[in-house]
Amino acid sequence: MMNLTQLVLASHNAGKLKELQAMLGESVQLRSIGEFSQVEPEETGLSFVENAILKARNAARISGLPALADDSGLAVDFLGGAPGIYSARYADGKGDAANNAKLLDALKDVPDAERGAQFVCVLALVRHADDPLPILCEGLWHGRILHAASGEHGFGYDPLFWVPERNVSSAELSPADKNQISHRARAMALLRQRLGLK
Ligand SMILES: O=c1nc[nH]c2c1ncn2[C@H]1C[C@H](O)[C@@H](COP(=O)(O)OP(=O)(O)OP(=O)(O)O)O1
Ligand SMILES: [Mg+2]
Repeated sequence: MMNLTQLVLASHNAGKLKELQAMLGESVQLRSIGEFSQVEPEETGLSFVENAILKARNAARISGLPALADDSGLAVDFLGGAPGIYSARYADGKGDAANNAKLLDALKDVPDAERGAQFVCVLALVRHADDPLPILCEGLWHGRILHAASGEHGFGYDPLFWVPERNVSSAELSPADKNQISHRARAMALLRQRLGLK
C-alpha cells in the first residue's frame, strides 16, 4: 500500500511517541514532527476523527512523508463526555497537572458509581497531505476517575484513571502493560491489521 519504513508522527506529545513506537516495533521508524516544525496546528475539528485527519495532513505537508496522527482524550460520563476533544486544553493550556486538578474539582463529592469514563483514541494515517482516503482506527478504554492522583508512569490523565481489569491506576501500570490494553493499543492493533503488519 505504501512504503512504511518511515512515518512521521503528527504529535508534539512525547508520551504518545514513546507508546506508539513501542507498539509498532522496529519495522517502522516513527519520526517526530518536532524534527520538522515546532508550530502546532490549531485543532479546530468537532470530533477526534476530524482533528486526527487535520493533524496528519499538516504533518505530511510539512515533512513530505506519510503521516500518522493520534487524537485522543478522556470522556467523563458525569460531565456529559467532557473534556473529550478538549482534554489537552481543559485548563486553558496550563498543562497536565492543571487539567487533572480541574477534573478532580469538577468531580468533587461525586460517588464512585457515577465516576465512569472512557479514554478515546483515533489514529489517522495519510499517505500524503491531500490523501482522499485516510485510514482511521479507533480504540476505547473504560475506567473510572479516582479521587486523588496515583502512580508515576504514563502522561496526561493517567494518574486519575482507574483500570478496573487490573485494580490500579493507569499510571501504576508498567509501560508494557499499558501498551497491551489502552485505547491507543486497541486503535494500533486495528491499524496494524489494516496495514498487514504482524
Ligand atoms: O494514554 C493517555 N493517558 C493519559 N492521558 C491521555 C492519554 N491519551 C490521551 N490523553 C490526554 C492527554 C491530553 O490531555 C489529551 C490528548 O490531546 P491531544 O490533542 O490528542 O494530544 P496533545 O495535544 O497532547 O498532543 P498532539 O495533539 O500534538 O498529538 O488526552
Ligand atoms: Mg493536541
